[in-house]
Amino acid sequence: MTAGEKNVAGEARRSAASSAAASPLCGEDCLSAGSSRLPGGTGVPALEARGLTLSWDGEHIVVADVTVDVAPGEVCCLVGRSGCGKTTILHALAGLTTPLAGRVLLHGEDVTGRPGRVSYMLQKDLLLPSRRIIDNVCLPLVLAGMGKVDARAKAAPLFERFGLAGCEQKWPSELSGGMRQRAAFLRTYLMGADVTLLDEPFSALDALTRTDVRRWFVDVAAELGLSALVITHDVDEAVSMASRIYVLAGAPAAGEPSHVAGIVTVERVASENFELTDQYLAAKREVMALLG
Ligand SMILES: Nc1ncnc2c1ncn2[C@@H]1O[C@H](COP(=O)(O)OP(=O)(O)OP(=O)(O)O)[C@@H](O)[C@H]1O
Repeated sequence: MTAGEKNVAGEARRSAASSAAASPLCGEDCLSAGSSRLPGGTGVPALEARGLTLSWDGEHIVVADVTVDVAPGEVCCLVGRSGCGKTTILHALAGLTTPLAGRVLLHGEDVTGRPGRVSYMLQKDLLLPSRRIIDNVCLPLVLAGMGKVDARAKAAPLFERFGLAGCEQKWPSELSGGMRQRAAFLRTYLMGADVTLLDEPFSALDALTRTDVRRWFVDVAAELGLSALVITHDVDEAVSMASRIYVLAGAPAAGEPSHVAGIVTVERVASENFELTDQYLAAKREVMALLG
């Protein structure tokens, strides 16, 4: 391998790891995994954080006794002000850090401190500028050892559902912000993990694109039966995407660890403009009151 190739490989690994914390990459049945993602009747949450207490230095507590669960096929949000500890929680849920107290469970299995069990998508799409969209999207499959031809054959049928038909051979710079985020989400989906964590996934997009992409995400998540936790400080992002919103409150920098101040259930009604409905505004008011 030449130095240049090593750089590209390294860049590729870093990019994939950031957008989807090393998850068990899908095998031959990856694209049929949708069936196992459909809402189940077992009553066991897809993702469960029980009584998480987290600290970066073992001394200062960032969040205390946080309990969150996401049912199979459900999209939930964790919303809180900047600095209240959302990313700290996300790292623990992804198994990248170990809590001072509490456990993280996936379908009832204790995965506390074990990375690689959930997919992970960040606000920045982190698409590699030097690779065509099809190859960016296929990255997790290729890094898992699948041949390029097989990986492309596996990813290609999903382009249409992800709103990317005709974009396979384009470069990331040729795509709009919304399309780039959809490509990043398709790449995350191809990691094949059961549960996806999304960190402010669409906040960086302009207002109109953001609304469209959020609506699209809600539809596609329901269709694929995705279990997802969206972490955000944007109340509109939370209300427009989630069926339940965990509201995190506190000021860890001032020595006041954050906690779950309340859980808001969003009554999702079929409407062209859900963002203008009474149900949407009622949920938004409730979240804002809990944020204080
Ligand atoms: N790597 C780190 N080492 C030490 N302290 C950290 C680290 N990352 C975050 N913190 C501290 O933990 C607290 C919570 O930070 P965190 O990034 O989890 O908040 P957040 O809610 O995600 O904020 P934002 O919405 O601005 O991203 C802050 O006081 C922050 O300074």
